[in-house]
Amino acid sequence: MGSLGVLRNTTMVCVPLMRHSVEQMVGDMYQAKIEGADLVELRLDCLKEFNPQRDLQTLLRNKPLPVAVVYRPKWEGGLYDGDENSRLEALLLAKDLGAEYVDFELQVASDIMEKHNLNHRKNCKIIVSCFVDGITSLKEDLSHLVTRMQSTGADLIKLVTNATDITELSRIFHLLSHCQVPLIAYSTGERGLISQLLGPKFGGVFVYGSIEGNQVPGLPSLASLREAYGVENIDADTKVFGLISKPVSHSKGPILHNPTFRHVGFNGVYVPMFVDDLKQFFNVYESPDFAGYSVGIPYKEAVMEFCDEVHPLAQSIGAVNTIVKRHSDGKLVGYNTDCEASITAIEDALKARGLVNGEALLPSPITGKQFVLVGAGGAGRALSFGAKSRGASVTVFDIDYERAKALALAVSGEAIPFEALSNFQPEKGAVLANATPIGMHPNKDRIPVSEETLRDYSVVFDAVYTPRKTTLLKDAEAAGVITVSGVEMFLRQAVGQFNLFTGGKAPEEFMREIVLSKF
Ligand SMILES: O=C1C[C@@](O)(C(=O)O)C[C@@H](O)[C@@H]1O
Repeated sequence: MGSLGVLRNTTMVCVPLMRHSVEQMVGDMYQAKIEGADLVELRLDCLKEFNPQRDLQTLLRNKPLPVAVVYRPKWEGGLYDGDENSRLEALLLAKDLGAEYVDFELQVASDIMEKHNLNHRKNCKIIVSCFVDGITSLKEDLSHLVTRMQSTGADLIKLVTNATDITELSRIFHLLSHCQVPLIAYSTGERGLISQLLGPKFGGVFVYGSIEGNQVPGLPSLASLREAYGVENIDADTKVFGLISKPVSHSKGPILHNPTFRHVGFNGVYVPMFVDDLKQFFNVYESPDFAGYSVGIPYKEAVMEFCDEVHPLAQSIGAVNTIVKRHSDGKLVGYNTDCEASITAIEDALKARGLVNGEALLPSPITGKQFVLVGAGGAGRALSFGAKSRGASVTVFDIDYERAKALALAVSGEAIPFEALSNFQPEKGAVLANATPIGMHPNKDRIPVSEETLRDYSVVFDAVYTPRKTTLLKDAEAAGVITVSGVEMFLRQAVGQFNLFTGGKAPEEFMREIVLSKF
């Protein structure tokens, strides 16, 4: 792997090393360099049997990259619980031995800076850090806290929080854009991930990533920072797009949309957004920087009420999977790209097998067929409206029978109680479409219907795309049935989204290549 290249922003990519032995840490430093990191963070508190004189010499003499030395005490969330003076002495020693950055916690920073005259040192920069356990419960104003950290004489300030909601991150973005001193600020956990990924946009000094084979929980890999997110290309003008979903980490959207943006020279970044509360989310992220969204589980229907306008197709389906913030007036406009994506994926698979629906030259290979849909949520609604538009008759199953009935009514189909699904006998040549998360990673082994009935269908489609070949598709294939993977729908809906996000024409072949090679 090569270097991350010349950063368009000033953000540096840092790898925290939390190994137990000095040898492993040295090895990881080299690995980090190979993978393109700009610096590493040495977490001394993770070392077992740490001998400051001996080990710091070894670490700092062998460093292939600049280092930030951290010796985190238990009282600040680290592992060290020994004598405080020994801890601080080790940090001072690291400074004398040539560490480029040394990290002192806010609680001790002023004293130590004054006592050791650290304001006047040469090569080593002082990071003053603070962990905030819950931004919202913080008694002090965040900017006041930053001012306090700044007044210690720090060269860099590091503020880490554990966001419990994505909306809290907007305060971090605000701080990053307004702070007078170089600031590292991010939130941990799945809900905090975008504070890392968007750091370069708002002026964050470091973005943290982990090296291959030594994944630090909650941190993106260096490879994904570079290949998926392209952090080196993000700047203040970068438009932010994201997948609003819960859960969200399963999505392959980032590895498809980001390289495609770069391929056509569009200055955008696409990130996973773990959203708990749609209303709060849209209230907080109203700036034009947040330019558009994909919408995933479980929000495709609920999100409609937050759109200022909804495209007629999405309106009739009752589900939105794409939102664009219109340039001219900032209004949120909702669309549905799932519908055509899923139906054309099924149609094309049938056409490719020569199944053109008899001699009658009907408009679609599914015209007149029974379309058995499992799952009446957002994706299911899109599928059934698509099926209806092609003249198929829709049979709906959902664990929520009322929901199934409502959808059946909307597409002039029939709803059948879920319990009947395992013994359900479809019409000859019927289409089976799974639009539930059954079979999705990590519950990969489950299928929504009984295996014995699979051979009765002419084609089986699964909207789940992680894994690419679900158990349902494997079983259907084994039963000799044509299968259509959710990956095909995923690709097609993303093509539609790309067009809406950028106002341009998606490079479909390029996107297909990514899907074939990376999914
Ligand atoms: O259903 C899906 C999948 C998706 O939610 C994802 O997981 O990336 C993205 C949505 O746009 C799409 O409609």
